[in-house]
Amino acid sequence: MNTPPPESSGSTPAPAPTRAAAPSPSYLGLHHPHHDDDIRLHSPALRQSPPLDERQHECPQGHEPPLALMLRTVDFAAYKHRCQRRKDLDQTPYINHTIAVAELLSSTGVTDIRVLQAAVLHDTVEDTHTTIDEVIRVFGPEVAAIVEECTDDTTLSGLERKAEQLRTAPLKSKEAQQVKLADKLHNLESISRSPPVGWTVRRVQAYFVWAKQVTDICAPSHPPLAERLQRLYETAHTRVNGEYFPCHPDVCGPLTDEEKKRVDPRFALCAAGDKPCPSPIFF
Ligand SMILES: Nc1nc2c(ncn2[C@@H]2O[C@H](COP(=O)(O)OP(=O)(O)O)[C@@H](OP(=O)(O)OP(=O)(O)O)[C@H]2O)c(=O)[nH]1
Repeated sequence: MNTPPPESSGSTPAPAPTRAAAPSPSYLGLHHPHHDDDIRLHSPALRQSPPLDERQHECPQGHEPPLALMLRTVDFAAYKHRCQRRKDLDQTPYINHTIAVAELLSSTGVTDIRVLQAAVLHDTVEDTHTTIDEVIRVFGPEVAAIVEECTDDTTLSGLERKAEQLRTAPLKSKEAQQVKLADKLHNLESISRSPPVGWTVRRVQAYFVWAKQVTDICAPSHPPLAERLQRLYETAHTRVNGEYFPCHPDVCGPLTDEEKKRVDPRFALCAAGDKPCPSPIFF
């Protein structure tokens, strides 16, 4: 027979055990399927399973069709990044970046769904309130491990983080290096199209030089993206007030007139002396 707990002895009945209130999504105060309390209701696979606190980090990946899993991953990341925008002139929704990173990988032959999921999730821990434990619970330890490898220590300064990325790049798994390559490629292509507002040519070039050092280390993990990056380093230019600058000052070759027309169709439509758009203009 069970002995009653000491609190319940005596005439006063012990208070009924209460479940600790789950932390509310404090950054918004809204309910969403990806709030821990609701997630079981959202996913058919999870609905069958015991509550989160009883599952102890179990996740349903093995039983979930890949397409459903991928959509659940995108939905999760879109919710987490929903208030964030990129730094470009258009203030593109942040989620566009993480979806594009996954697409760069899948369109160049990566079929490992854990890598594609990690690509979609790669900035959730670094840039939102998401924790690695949450990623483990919702998507499993393998995806979470890749996400963790792609997460910078945000207590460090920008410069320290850049040094840390260089130091740790060779130590990362092949899967994390693949995500890194696609992440950098998308950032660099974005910069060459439309750099973050306020970036000077010097800052664009500093980013390219540093990114190349990181991607050179990760290149063997996925040669198709490494080759695309190399082409970008050799050709990407940025134009400010009608003047062209190589994004990578050391490896970039001269820009031909044909390339000028290709990279900026507006330029081809201009007559001599026309200003294609108010300065500064980048592409
Ligand atoms: N190119 C580009 N980058 C944008 C944009 N919006 C946000 N970013 C993010 O800004 C960072 C690059 O700017 P930095 O100057 O190097 O970084 P910092 O502001 O955080 O110090 C990248 O993240 P990071 O974590 O610092 O570097 P990474 O590891 O993702 O490359 C990139 O993901 C955008 O519109 N274009």
